[in-house]
Amino acid sequence: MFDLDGTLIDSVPDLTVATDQMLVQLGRAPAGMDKVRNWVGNGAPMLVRRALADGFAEQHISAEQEAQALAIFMQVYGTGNSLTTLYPGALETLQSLKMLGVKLALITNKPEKFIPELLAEMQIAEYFEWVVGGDTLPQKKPDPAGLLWVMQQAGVTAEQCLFVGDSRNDVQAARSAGVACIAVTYGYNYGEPISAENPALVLEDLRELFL
Ligand SMILES: O=C(O)COP(=O)(O)O
Ligand SMILES: [Mg+2]
Repeated sequence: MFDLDGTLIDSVPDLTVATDQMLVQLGRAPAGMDKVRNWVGNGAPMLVRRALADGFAEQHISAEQEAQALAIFMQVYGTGNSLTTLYPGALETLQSLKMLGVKLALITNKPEKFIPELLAEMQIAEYFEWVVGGDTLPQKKPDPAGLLWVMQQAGVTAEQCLFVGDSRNDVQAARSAGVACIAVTYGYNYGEPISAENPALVLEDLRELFL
């Protein structure tokens, strides 16, 4: 089971465009990529909330402002993924796993509606038998629901699975599901080293899976 943003794809450039356009349309200063990278991880509504609050500080943003901002973000982000790229080794890793007969699932906090086009553009849609978005189920990561749903669909136990992700949400979701988590160092863990979450294994490159 794979996470998407920060693990297989570097989506922060396009997420930044959508966040900054949202902020500018609301008369605010653009945030830029360094800030947005640290706001990714809990889905689009949380990214927008963090951008409006400019970080994790408690600030009062009305539900109405938040809904308006989210609508702008969703509209702009839906216009394309032209700046999004696969990380080095991501495609090779999926290809190798598929050749080995390993069944693959994608479990992301990204809203479901953006996933099919993005996977098609990155040419990785064919690798995933199951895809769970951030709003596919009532709970998103760090809740283990997505992992448990995939395991049930695939008819496998936790010991037969691995989860590969970049954020503490991934490590926590895997831990709660009883699944070993492999974490990559290059993703977006709120600017913190992922090793602090004690995943089973830490990789700098997905291809290390085959060493
Ligand atoms: O959309 C997000 O906030 C993060 O998505 P991810 O779960 O694929 O990393
Ligand atoms: Mg991620």
